[in-house]
Amino acid sequence: MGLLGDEVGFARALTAQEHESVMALGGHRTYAADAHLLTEGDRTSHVMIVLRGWVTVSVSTDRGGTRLILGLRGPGELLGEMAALDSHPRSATVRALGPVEVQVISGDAFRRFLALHPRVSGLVIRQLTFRLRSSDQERSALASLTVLQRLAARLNELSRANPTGPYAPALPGTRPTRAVVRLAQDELAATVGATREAVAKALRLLRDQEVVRTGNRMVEILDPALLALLADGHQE
Ligand SMILES: Nc1ncnc2c1ncn2[C@@H]1O[C@@H]2COP(=O)(O)O[C@H]2[C@H]1O
Repeated sequence: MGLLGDEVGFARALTAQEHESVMALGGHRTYAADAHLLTEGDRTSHVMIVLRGWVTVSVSTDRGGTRLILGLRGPGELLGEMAALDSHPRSATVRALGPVEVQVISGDAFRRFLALHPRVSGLVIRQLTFRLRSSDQERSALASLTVLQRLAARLNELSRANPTGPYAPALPGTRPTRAVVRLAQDELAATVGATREAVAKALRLLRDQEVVRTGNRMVEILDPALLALLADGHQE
């Protein structure tokens, strides 16, 4: 169940020369926390490469404003390639989790660049197939897993990467820092496609078993081994 970005961030897969050429195509833009970088349904076609910070990618699932988080993307990752390639409205809303800096490239310039650099087109295709593969896995997992298993799998995944929290590696000779996932309960619910109430109940069970400790907008993993067991091996 992949919520985190692509196997290798787009920019990291570029050669030094490709990187230099692509970065010369556009300009920097910065966004404050909570700002929308892209909005679902908009008819724009530029792409962005994340230089700093993390964003959520979400879609609305009904008119009442319920949102489903499809992914968390971070440094080096490409955003907005779908509308740039197929000229359809934006498929999702991209929102800054904290301060974010991106390189913005017009859709035209990006398409011209891909036509001149077939290897980079291959990277974009690979990124899209990777995402389709994860989304197929996600669909089959959602059909068979309980909310508790889905939540355990998600916490496991997020605590390993911990993109939103300061998870400082332990200094030699000190106790290792425990992993902390810094998301609110409704955000966690949106990442597993469940209601906030169902996630609160699952968190209560995990707390009772001392697998996690919860606080304001944070879940601390106390027992990663048991969490992995509860996730029932449904990791990527
Ligand atoms: N499932 C997903 N996982 C991660 N990123 C996505 C996902 N779906 C859409 N996006 C990104 O969100 C962007 C929204 O605008 P685009 O449709 O142009 O391009 C989209 C992708 O870059």
